[in-house]
Amino acid sequence: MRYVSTRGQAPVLSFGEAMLTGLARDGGLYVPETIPTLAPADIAALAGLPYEEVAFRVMRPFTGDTFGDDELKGAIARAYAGFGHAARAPLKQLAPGHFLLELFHGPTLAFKDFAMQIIGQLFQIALAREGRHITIVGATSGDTGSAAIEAFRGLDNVDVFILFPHGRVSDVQRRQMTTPTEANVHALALEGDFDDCQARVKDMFNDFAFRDEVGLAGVNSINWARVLAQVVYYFTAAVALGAPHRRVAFTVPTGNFGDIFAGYIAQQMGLPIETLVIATNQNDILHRCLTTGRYETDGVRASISPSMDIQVSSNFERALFMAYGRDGAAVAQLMDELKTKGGFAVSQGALQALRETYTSGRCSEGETISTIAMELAASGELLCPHSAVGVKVAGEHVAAPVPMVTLATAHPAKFPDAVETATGIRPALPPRMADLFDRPERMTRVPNDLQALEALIQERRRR
Ligand SMILES: Cc1ncc(COP(=O)(O)O)c(C=O)c1O
Ligand SMILES: N[C@@H](CCOP(=O)(O)O)C(=O)O
Repeated sequence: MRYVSTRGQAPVLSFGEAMLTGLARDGGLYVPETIPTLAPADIAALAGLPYEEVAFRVMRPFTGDTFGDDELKGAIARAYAGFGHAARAPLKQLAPGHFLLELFHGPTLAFKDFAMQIIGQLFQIALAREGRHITIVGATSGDTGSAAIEAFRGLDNVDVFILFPHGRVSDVQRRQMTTPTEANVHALALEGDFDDCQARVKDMFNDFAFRDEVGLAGVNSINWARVLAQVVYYFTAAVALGAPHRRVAFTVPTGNFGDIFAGYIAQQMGLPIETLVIATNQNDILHRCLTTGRYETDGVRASISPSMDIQVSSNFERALFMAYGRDGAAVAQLMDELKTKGGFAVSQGALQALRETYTSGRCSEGETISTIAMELAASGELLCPHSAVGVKVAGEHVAAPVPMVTLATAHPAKFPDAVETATGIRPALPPRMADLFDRPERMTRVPNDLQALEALIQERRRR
């Protein structure tokens, strides 16, 4: 199994190399050269298996010879042992034909734990083998950062620097990042929005001298291993609802496009996914793009679903690569236009290809609040604002007899203000986090300036 860059100019890598490399050296994102498939009988055989066994069978074809079977199985077992639900990703029925996939039972209460916990394990195996020290720099709108810190805190051979937009994450999200006491954890509050954080991380990857000096690694969904681990729950959910004998649709609250792209990979592997619905908040660039064919940035607007406050949606590049028939030069040109002109037009052929896989919808701030309130009354489910965006948009796309699964991406207690506004209920954090607001915070305010950030990382990292 080999991995190629979406911009066509970077070295072809193995799974292990792609995982530790993060962003390709031509600025692109790594994708598998070919997507392995599972036969219908193999998919049917997943029914009733523990989540960990499904994870092994789905991920194994992608990992090549980087890890032995026992190594991979051990990493998967350790990754999910700390989850607060035996099913790991339980499926609940909201209404006839509409199901909720709860992805918030991991240690930091968001879907990011599904991938971050496993790549934490895989990084440790690979780094111990190679005797290497790395510097992880990640960008977060709230959830990736806390999940990454949880997965890598306290490790001797890893320093973790997380850039988050100052004042634009929830108090719970911020405290999850600023209260860990381990010396290898650095929470950096940047003057700017998430797009600025992500752009600076990519700038660091494109500064080869810095990248090589600090041993830069990425755990955002630019890292293929992140996407791969997220493919698994599409299989567990669809099989529970009757796949491969029955088609299933998914609605995904979408920002950086990693989660929904994992659904596309599941579909290409043979899972009968009818459609993948992109659900956006008021930062609706992806919905506008699917509707008009133009990808046009117009500034991030802070919302009550802050983790989705994104305009430069990193993994959309992977979707474009597929829609353009794996034409790296075409993708490189679009990404150049995005950088220099703030937008680009998708060709008719590529737009048609995107529309064959994805549909889309948008949820306003008011609709997010009313959906949280209505869903509590209708099914008793207390949604976080991101999951509410998904449920609202899914409601417009449920088409019997195909069941719709909406991904519930975070626990409502991470966003208590929005949930309380909608329902009058202030959801409590689980007991293990009950003292989160009593713990001292440790963070550094940083400017949106590449040189200043690089200097700080060079100074703080442990060699
Ligand atoms: C709670 C939550 N929901 C949805 C999303 C969007 O997911 P993605 O960026 O993979 O599209 C994020 C951030 O990634 C998130 O943290
Ligand atoms: N919503 C994310 C944004 C980063 O996404 P990633 O999947 O690329 O790590 C967050 O919570 O940080």
